[in-house]
Amino acid sequence: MRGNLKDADFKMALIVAFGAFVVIGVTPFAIYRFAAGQRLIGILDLAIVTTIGFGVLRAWRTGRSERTALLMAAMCSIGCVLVAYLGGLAGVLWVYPVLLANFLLVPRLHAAVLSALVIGSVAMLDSVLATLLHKAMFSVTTVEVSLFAYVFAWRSESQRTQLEAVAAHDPLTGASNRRNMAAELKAAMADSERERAPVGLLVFDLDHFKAINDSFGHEAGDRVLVQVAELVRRHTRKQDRFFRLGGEEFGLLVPGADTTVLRRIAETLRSRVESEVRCGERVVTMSVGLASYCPGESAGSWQRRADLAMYQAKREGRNRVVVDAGSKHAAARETKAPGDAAKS
Ligand SMILES: Nc1nc2c(ncn2[C@@H]2O[C@H](COP(=O)(O)OP(=O)(O)OP(=O)(O)O)[C@@H](O)[C@H]2O)c(=O)[nH]1
Repeated sequence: MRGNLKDADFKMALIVAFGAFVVIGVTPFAIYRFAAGQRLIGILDLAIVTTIGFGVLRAWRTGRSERTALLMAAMCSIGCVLVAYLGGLAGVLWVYPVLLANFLLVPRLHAAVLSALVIGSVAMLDSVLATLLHKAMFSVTTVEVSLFAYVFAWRSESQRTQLEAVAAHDPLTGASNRRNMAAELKAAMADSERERAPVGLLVFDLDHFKAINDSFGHEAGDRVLVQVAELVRRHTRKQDRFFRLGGEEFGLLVPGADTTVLRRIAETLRSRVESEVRCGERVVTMSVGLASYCPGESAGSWQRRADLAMYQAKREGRNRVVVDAGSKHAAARETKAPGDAAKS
């Protein structure tokens, strides 16, 4: 499954919020430490603020939120142990927000390891936690905070995943929805240009679907849509992306397929629908348009070419496959120069 954009947005928001809290929260203490002549802790505070500040800027610029979040969590974990070592009890208080931040910023396993190291290191500092009782209280309270943060991170992640799945899929057919398609097309275009591999798009629309609804009812129409979606899934590969574009119109993104392969896939799907999908005794058919991606064009232009080919299939009598004109020229070039034809 492709990396989740929404997940990256969520992580970026956490990084920025955490960075702002660290900069605003720690800077006054750094100034205080210098004013009080405690230069070592002052320098440490300043190093933490600077590293976190640069981390946020770097994540913002590069979009690499995962690695930055891990660096930030590691920096704060090491920093709070050193501050506890140098500053005594005052430093111990920073352990609690750092434990929470670890579980919000990085994967749970990494956070658990970092947090265990922080708790273990600080608990061993006799200069800070002098008695066994203090050590026990510190350990119990920090483990409680960590467990709570662990459960919270785990539950919110699974709910986010569920919400994203619901928002990205059509509930009737389980196909991805139009909203998801824009991002998938862009990613497929980038892959195609980077790997110099072809990628194709099929757009298909059931024929006379209104008549099916009118004759057999809306629920029977829904069952036809489900049958078509199941058939498409049975006859496509894992890396192909299936979308419901609305009503009785679907899209199929086929990475690695040149125009010839794409036409074969389209023809297979069209003929399978005709021979296998039924509403009562009525044969269901569909019209298919296909377009191979031309490097450099926009996602909108690519999809429009597939749409226009599909409308042409409707005009020419339905239950047929039409290859968009631009893709036909590309196919002719592929045939002339088989050495250049990408793998299918
Ligand atoms: N059962 C069902 N029908 C739907 C759904 N979404 C859209 N429709 C119906 O699909 C029908 C589409 O009709 P048209 O756009 O006229 O297309 P068509 O009858 O298939 O005609 P052509 O596309 O020209 O072959 C309309 O009657 C919509 O109400 C749905 O989720 N379930």
